[in-house]
Amino acid sequence: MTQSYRFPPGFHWGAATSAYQIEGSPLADGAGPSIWERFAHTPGMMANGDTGDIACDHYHRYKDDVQLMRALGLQGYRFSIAWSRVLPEGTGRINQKGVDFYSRLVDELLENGIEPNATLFHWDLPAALDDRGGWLNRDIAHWFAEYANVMYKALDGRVKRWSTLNEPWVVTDGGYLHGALAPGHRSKYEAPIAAHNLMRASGAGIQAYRAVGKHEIGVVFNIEPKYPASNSPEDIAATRRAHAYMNEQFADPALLGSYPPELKEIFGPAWPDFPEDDFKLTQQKVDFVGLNYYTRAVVKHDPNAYPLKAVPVKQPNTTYTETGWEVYEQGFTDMFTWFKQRYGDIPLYVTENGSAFYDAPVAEGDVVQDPLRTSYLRKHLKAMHHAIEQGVNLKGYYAWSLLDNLEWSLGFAKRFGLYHVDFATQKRTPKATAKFYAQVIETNGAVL
Ligand SMILES: OC[C@@H]1[C@@H](O)[C@H](O)[C@@H](O)c2nc(CNc3ccccc3)cn21
Repeated sequence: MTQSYRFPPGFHWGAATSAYQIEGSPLADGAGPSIWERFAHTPGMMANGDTGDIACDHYHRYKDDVQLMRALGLQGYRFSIAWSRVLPEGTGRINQKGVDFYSRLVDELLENGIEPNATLFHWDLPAALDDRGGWLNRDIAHWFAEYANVMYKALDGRVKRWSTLNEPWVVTDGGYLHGALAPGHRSKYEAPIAAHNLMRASGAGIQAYRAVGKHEIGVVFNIEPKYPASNSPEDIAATRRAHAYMNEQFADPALLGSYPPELKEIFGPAWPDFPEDDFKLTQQKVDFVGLNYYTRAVVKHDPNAYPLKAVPVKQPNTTYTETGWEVYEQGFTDMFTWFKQRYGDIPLYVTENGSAFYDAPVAEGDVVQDPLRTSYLRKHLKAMHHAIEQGVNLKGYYAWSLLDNLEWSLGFAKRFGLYHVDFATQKRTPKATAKFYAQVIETNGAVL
């Protein structure tokens, strides 16, 4: 009997983006600068000198982009809100024109039968708050709750699914430890403090929602399953450290109210003794958790690797994407199994999954042929279906990304979109993967 890949009735199919990567006009209509506005305009920080000044011009083209979503039959759209568009100084004065943009976007989605899924923070911290210490200042938990309340008041009721943070691991590893992302710090003393305050802020945002919210709120983590390069005790220990550092460092304080012991082992004296009371804030009941999956890592011990003493090992005879990530769909299934075993049967959404491959330009009206991206999507949707068959409480899937966009410091060259964007003309062109995904949605997976 052939395997059926039909998903449960009501499984939710969507696509995702983030504000700084697609909107453009970062300072329009009274918006304040974010740390990404500053970082992108710092020479040497961005590939090809690319910035989010225009990006996909979604700030002006959002109605047309909602029609692109409708053309795919999307049931949901995950977007993020630019904090400094609505609170130019991060706290205090509200920029109503900024709030109004998101209100218009939400209404446009609802009028087209698409469920809005709003992320409050997708890396673009207001620069004014970074000037006050940003994620290193414990007061940011209150600043974030203030911002969250402004948006709950403006959009709740129309927005039925909220996320506090997108991928706090990337913010701390990229922004505070290695410096490849905004705000570009390089300190193993700052990274744990920023990580902890991110989870305190997420907890404060969830607490604020419980006071006024009518629907659902959760938090989004990137998970990259780790596999030892050998059975040597050193490699197994290195894998354990790498797993705790990326996959447990943020979910544990949110869902267990503690940190894995490996973090003290990794950071040594740079790991603070956080007040026990803090975990009463970081640990809040969530309605769902969003998991972003792209790839796995095979890990070996390396005494010179800072600070993990662990490095990834490139795998032979397999496919890697343009961002250097191995195509490994078994890791998708493994991730769900691990998460349920460690944290219990929490409702889950895949809030990001996708791949960057080179896309050849096409003639007017054609479809961009992107077989590698379609293969990646097909393999991962099948792997996701296996997880559901194994009893994982998976409610929906958001493809990354609706549009080719600004891949942070990697610029516009790394293309994840279901739609190709010609950034010189802003023309959107569907890729073959978009057509395939539309069939998946129409058949609820039966076409896989
Ligand atoms: O890189 C693709 C996307 C990115 O465009 C999204 O804004 C972000 O949410 C996102 N997270 C990951 C997975 N995590 C990750 C791991 C290492 C470096 C950067 C991101 C991939 N992506």
